[in-house]
Amino acid sequence: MIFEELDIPDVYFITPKKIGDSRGFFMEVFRQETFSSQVGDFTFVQENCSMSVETGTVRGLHFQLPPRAQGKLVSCTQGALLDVAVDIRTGSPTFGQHAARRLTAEHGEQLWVPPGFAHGFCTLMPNTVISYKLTDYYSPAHDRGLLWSDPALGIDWPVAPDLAILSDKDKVQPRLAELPTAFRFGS
Ligand SMILES: Cc1cn([C@H]2C[C@H](O)[C@@H](COP(=O)(O)OP(=O)(O)O[C@H]3O[C@H](C)C(=O)[C@H](O)[C@H]3O)O2)c(=O)[nH]c1=O
Repeated sequence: MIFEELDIPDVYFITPKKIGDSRGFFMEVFRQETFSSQVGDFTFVQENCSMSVETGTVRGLHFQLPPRAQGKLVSCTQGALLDVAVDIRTGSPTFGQHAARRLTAEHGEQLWVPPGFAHGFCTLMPNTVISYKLTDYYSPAHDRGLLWSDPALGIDWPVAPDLAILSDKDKVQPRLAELPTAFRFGS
């Protein structure tokens, strides 16, 4: 398993070892001791998955406010997607910057999105399934969003804003400049 810390410190791109044989392949997807030593001592308490039928479906950018902020260990278990993490920690040297990586079911790559980041993705194939472990439980009262297509984020999405498939709430999320100061870097 290879851990690569990205240009935004604290965000990791993780590539599991894929062992092929005549039956197919085997991967160790997660090992707590390795994750704790490479990334940090996080505990996962919930796991989500969602399936999106159409290519060009965008879900996000979402986050939960403190004290219910969530770290997310994201993978793609069917199809392929572009996964994006945006640093929204006030005082962070990389505030407003993002990391984006292609995750595929074929290679099982993962993105670690720390607490204090907004997370979203765009599907690259039909019937794409995302699966992600979370370090805190879902709390609707703390669930917030950031406009995925905010030009200030400079994200090179693989779908045009007028063609993306979105939930109603994701069509009207606030822009980065409108976000309340919720996360403090280093906290
Ligand atoms: C997130 C979540 C949602 N729900 C319910 C709430 C709604 O009735 C339904 C769909 O929720 P939502 O439209 O927020 O789902 P997504 O648009 O896929 O959002 C998720 O996808 C982006 C990429 C994320 O990073 C977040 O984890 C999460 O917000 O599932 C739950 O019951 N539990 C949960 O943990």
